[in-house]
Amino acid sequence: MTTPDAPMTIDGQDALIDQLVAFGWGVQHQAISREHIQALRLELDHLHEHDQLSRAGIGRGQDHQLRDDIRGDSIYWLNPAGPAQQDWLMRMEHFRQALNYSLFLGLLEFEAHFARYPAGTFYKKHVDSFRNRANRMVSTVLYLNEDWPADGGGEMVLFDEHDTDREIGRVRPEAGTLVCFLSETIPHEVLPTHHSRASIAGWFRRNASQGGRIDPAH
Ligand SMILES: O=C(O)CCC(=O)C(=O)O
Ligand SMILES: [Fe+2]
Repeated sequence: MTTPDAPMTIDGQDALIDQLVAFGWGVQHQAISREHIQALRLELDHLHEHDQLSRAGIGRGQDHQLRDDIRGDSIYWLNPAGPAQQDWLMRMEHFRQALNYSLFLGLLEFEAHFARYPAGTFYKKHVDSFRNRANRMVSTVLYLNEDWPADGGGEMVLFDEHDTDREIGRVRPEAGTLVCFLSETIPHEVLPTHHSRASIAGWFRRNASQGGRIDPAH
C-alpha cells in the first residue's frame, strides 16, 4: 500500500485527463502500485469468500432487474472501512478535484463497486448514463487481475459515440490498468471472460435533482 508521505494520487492523472478531453476516453497502465492492487484484490476475495457480493442488475429503483443475458457480474459497493478501499476512494477524491479544475464538470461525488465476473459471463454494450440526466458524468474502471492471459477474454471494448458499431478502443483487464470515459457518450461492453475477472467500476456524479428528488446513488 502507500507509504505515509506518498501523495494520494494515481500515476498519470494529468495524461488521463488530457486523453479524456481529446478523445472522450483514456487509459493508464500501472495507475497505482502493485501492493495496493494486491491489497484491493485481497479485500475483494475476502468479501467474495464471505458471500458479501450481490448479483448486479440493470435499472435503478423499481426498474431494477437481474438479467443474465445482459450482465453476469456480482458487486460490492466500496466501503471505507476496508483500508485498501478507503485508499482508492481517497485517490479518486483527488482525481475528482483535478477533473473539476480542468474540465469544470462540477462533479460532486464518486460511487464505486467491486465487480467479479465469473468465467463465461459478460456485460453487453451499454452507456452508463443517459443524456440530460446530469448524473453519472465520468466512468472509471480499475482492473485487479495479475498476469491476465492473452487469450483470457474479458476485454472492455469502447465504441464511437455516433457510429456505435465502430470500435475505438479495447482494454485487457490487467491489474493496475485504469480506464476512464465520458459516461453519457461512450458505449462499451465487456466481452465474455474465460476466467474469473475482478475490477472496481466507479462513477463521478453530478447529483441531479428531479422534481425535488435527489437521484439515489444506487
Ligand atoms: O468491467 C468493465 O470493464 C466495465 C464494466 C461496466 O461497463 C459497468 O460496470 O458499467
Ligand atoms: Fe458500463
